[in-house]
Amino acid sequence: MKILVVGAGAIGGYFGGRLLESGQDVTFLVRKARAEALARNGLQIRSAQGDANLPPPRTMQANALNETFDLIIVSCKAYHLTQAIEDMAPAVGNQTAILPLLNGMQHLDLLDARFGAEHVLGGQCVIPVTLDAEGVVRHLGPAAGLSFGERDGSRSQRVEHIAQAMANARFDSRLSTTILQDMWDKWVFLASLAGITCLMRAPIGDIVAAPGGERAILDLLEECRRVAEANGHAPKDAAMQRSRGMLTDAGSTMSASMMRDLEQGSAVEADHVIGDLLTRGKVAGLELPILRLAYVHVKAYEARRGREART
Ligand SMILES: NC(=O)C1=CN([C@@H]2O[C@H](COP(=O)(O)OP(=O)(O)OC[C@H]3O[C@@H](n4cnc5c(N)ncnc54)[C@H](OP(=O)(O)O)[C@@H]3O)[C@@H](O)[C@H]2O)C=CC1
Ligand SMILES: CC(C)(CO)C(=O)C(=O)O
Repeated sequence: MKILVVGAGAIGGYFGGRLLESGQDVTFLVRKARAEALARNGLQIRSAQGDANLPPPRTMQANALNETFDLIIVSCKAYHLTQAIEDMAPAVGNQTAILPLLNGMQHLDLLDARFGAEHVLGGQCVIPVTLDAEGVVRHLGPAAGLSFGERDGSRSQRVEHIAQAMANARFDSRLSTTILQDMWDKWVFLASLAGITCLMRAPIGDIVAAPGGERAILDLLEECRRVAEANGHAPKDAAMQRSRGMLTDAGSTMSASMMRDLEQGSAVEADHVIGDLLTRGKVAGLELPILRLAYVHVKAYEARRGREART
């Protein structure tokens, strides 16, 4: 199976690197600086599940892309997706399956509109990972999993092939027949985690240690759950129980990738992860005070970041 990974950042570098390590035919669609770094240093992963020092992988830049792929894994940030879609377009042939691993849901609409819904699978991943200043992919915790599937829940030949291709890679992969619900479950969890850790500028354990901290986390989680419910994707009790457990774990150092981005002054997916959920809740007539505050917070950060960059 010919696989193209769009972006070799934290998510693309990790999952693409692990697929490459397992012997799969992987090419990375990258921009100039990342192409040069990969050619110079290879693809390096640091992880408690085993480091990988891979020789320079095959990379392509948009201007040279003139072949199609069986599977395209999309792993850019939401605010780069419009350009990434144009850059990857030559790689999409009649039989190409596109597997996005972005957080949130809105990206499905953009991909559907450009390539047709029949090309676009559902997908989500749970892994804390970052690309450091040296271009090394750093896996920050034990979780490393992804699930994917047809959005209508069918077990098509193409998803069975993808499952086979991922079977020997060093991450947990799961062919899901409920991928849209998986994505919503992940979004409810992530928007709560991102919202509260960005608002409080602290990982979960420190928020739990603060008076009223646990209450604030659970109230935000409940707001996010109600949005999912109003949109026909209420998380099951087991999913909510898991989320509550992780989000109220005393001593936990867990934070969202959005908080890491915010703390290092990088761009954040404010509209995609928080704003879109808020909008879908508002359309359903819900009152969402904490989610609204989280959105104001990350948008104010964006405004300040933009202003400081201009001066
Ligand atoms: N990091 C995490 O722990 C998790 C992240 N996610 C989600 O995964 C998605 C990706 O996040 P993450 O990997 O952290 O982000 P990163 O910023 O680490 O990586 C994104 C990469 O995409 C590249 N890129 C952007 N546009 C293009 C383009 N047109 N062509 C080629 N490459 C491009 C960027 O390259 P360049 O260097 O050139 O800008 C960058 O290296 C997000 O939606 C995030 O929310 C989900 C679960 C966990
Ligand atoms: C759930 C979590 C924390 C890890 O997958 C995540 O998605 C993120 O940090 O963006």
